[in-house]
Amino acid sequence: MAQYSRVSGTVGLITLLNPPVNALSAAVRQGIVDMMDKALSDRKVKSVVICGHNGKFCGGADIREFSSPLTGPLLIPVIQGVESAAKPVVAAIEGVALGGGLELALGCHYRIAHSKARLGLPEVHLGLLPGAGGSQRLPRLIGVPAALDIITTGRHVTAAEALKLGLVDRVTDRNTVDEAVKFALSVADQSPQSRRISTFPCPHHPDLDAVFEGVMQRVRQRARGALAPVACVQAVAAATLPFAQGMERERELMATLFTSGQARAQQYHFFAQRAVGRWSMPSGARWDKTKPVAVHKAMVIGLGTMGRGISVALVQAGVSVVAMETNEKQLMDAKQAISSMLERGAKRRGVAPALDKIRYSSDMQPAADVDLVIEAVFEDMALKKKVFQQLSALCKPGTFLCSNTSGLDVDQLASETRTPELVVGMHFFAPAHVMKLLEVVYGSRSSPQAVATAMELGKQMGKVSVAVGNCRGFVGNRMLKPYLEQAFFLLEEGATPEFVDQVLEEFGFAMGVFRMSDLSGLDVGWRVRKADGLPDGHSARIRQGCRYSPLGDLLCEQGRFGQKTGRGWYQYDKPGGQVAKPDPWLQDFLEKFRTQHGLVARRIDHQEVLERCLYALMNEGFRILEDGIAAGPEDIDVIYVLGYSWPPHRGGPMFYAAMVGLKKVLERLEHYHQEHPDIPSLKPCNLLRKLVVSGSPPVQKWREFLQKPQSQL
Ligand SMILES: CCCCCCCC/C=C\C=C\CC(=O)SCCNC(=O)CCNC(=O)[C@H](O)C(C)(C)COP(=O)(O)OP(=O)(O)OC[C@H]1O[C@@H](n2cnc3c(N)ncnc32)[C@H](O)[C@@H]1OP(=O)(O)O
Repeated sequence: MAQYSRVSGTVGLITLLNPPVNALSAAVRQGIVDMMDKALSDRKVKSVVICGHNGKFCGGADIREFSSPLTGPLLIPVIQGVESAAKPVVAAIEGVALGGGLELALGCHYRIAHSKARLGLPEVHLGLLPGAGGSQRLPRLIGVPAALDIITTGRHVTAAEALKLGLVDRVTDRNTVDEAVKFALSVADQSPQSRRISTFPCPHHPDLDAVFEGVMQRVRQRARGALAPVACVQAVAAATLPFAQGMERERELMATLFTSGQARAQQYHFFAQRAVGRWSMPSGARWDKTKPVAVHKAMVIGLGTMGRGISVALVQAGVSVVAMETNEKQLMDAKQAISSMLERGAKRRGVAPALDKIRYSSDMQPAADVDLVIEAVFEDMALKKKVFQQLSALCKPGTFLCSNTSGLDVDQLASETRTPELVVGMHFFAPAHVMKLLEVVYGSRSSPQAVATAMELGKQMGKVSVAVGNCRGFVGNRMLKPYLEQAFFLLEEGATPEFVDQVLEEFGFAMGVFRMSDLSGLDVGWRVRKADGLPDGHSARIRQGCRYSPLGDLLCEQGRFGQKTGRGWYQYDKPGGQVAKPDPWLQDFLEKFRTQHGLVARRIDHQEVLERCLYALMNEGFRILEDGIAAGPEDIDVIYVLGYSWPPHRGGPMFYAAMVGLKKVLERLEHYHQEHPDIPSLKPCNLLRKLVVSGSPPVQKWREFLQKPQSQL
């Protein structure tokens, strides 16, 4: 709804009221219509201010309403009503003006923003475009190039940038509503005619065609098959037409997106990111019943790539850091790298680099005086155990001990300490100061407070933290195993790395499985497999009764570790080179391998690659839910979209399974398992069967079919 009052004698003040972000629900839209009528018909009122309740202008259309038939007045005529008002209307923008919220502000005749406000049109992240005139008014106000940037990236613009762009008329550090009221008084006698953006011509640009062409090319490259970014460019292109025609084009494009599966997937992802914050543990412990401990001082142990990124993320979150590394050369390099990352980050955010928040150490002693430690040494259990033993002896009581392991047993690490309840995994993703995902891994003895503290610290670092149980590979890497395995089997059966990657990249992954393996280094997994007892030089295709592909091991034995050695599944022009080229050596190697094992290469099609790789991965996701390692499908989906480049417009693997149809997924898994009975990851899991028998409920209902956590409190 919206509230109305008359202030300073002649200003009608309309306050949008729909906590927490004053989203434009049907009631709010109706409220705006009614309160505008009131203000316009009150003869004492000479000008109007629109603001939002509780320091937030407006977070946009109410996304929850998109899944049911729209009711109430539509936003487009509501905004037209504001713009065509005969009295000047001023938007007082505090907090956020996003999506429909900014479109409403663009319908006002003046915009005053608080210096801390953020503005943007993030619809592209919801699979939409700014469909309430935003794609037509923004370019008219700030020009096509700047509008294209804001609309296609969906990024938030600071008040300072908004002022520079001409998006707002004034920025204030004072009470924004008071300033807007004063401003409204000052323009009360002026006609709003010349301030109606819909009447502006689109600003002249010497070579608009080239601008659109360039942006379209970039957008298509980045979109990975998403429709919305392309439609955003098309809508802005229509801003060069008369306003009414442009609005018609915006409406047509929006209608296509609005009902698309992609929009549903991206809106699901929006709410899933928020749902994972409401974590629970099998013990019954929950986010709303557990208070995190504030972390002021932390230590990072091991300054390789991960340790450096984690240190930067902590400092940027305002935490004082002791960064520790025993290798002198590595320590020197890390100091330089961390300083320059902090400087670059500060420049981007327009603040001073917090170099004084970090100090370096070559020994563990400072661990005695910190609130939390994150161990980021080499992925080796014996080494990590030693670190945890030392920490346990050194740290003051209550210090949380975290490991950045990407899949080792957190319980084993905890058992090396006197305080296993304070031990959790904090699995960051590289580069750790950039990637948004954090897996917080609770062991069997981790206390709810340790989980809450790690989750909160993740949030403070700007991450989306997902609490997961302790098992080999946790959620993300556990699901990766059957996916990689299928890719290897497909090569054995006749596919090429280029073809498998092409199919997966067309699906929307940023990189196919082989390019990704080359980038992360083939030796990483090889070392883990060897630690698990992989005999050197052994190329058997059956291990413990199950099919096994030794292809990755054989490549590593040849010193082909991927990009860093210039050879892997592809060849590169030099070690560290980035351009992957098909390698005739590999073709030859695969042919010899097949001959040696009596395999006849067959033609493998697009569908088989996609189904075997993805359905095996999804099947593991169902197992993870069944095992209680993830609390719900949203947790898995958020992990995959934010950590493993699963395309957001496909929602995540569990959402995608529901979109494909669980019955179909089950049938195809059954088919492939029949063809390959020695591949257990293709055997459909019980939860999938149970869901199909129950009529394939939508993903949001799956939690009802999961075993309830047993309370141990
Ligand atoms: C057939 C063709 C018909 C076509 C007709 C269509 C006509 C449509 C016309 C116009 C359409 C306009 C499109 C839009 O405006 S889409 C919305 C654009 N806005 C956004 O994308 C902003 C989304 N929100 C955020 O980015 C953040 O929430 C933010 C506002 C920055 C606040 O962040 P923070 O303080 O961190 O808080 P949370 O993110 O945790 O949010 C708090 C709770 O509020 C819920 N929320 C937020 N925004 C919305 C929203 N726009 N609608 C509904 N709910 C929203 C959020 O989910 C949190 O609640 P919960 O934890 O319960 O999930």
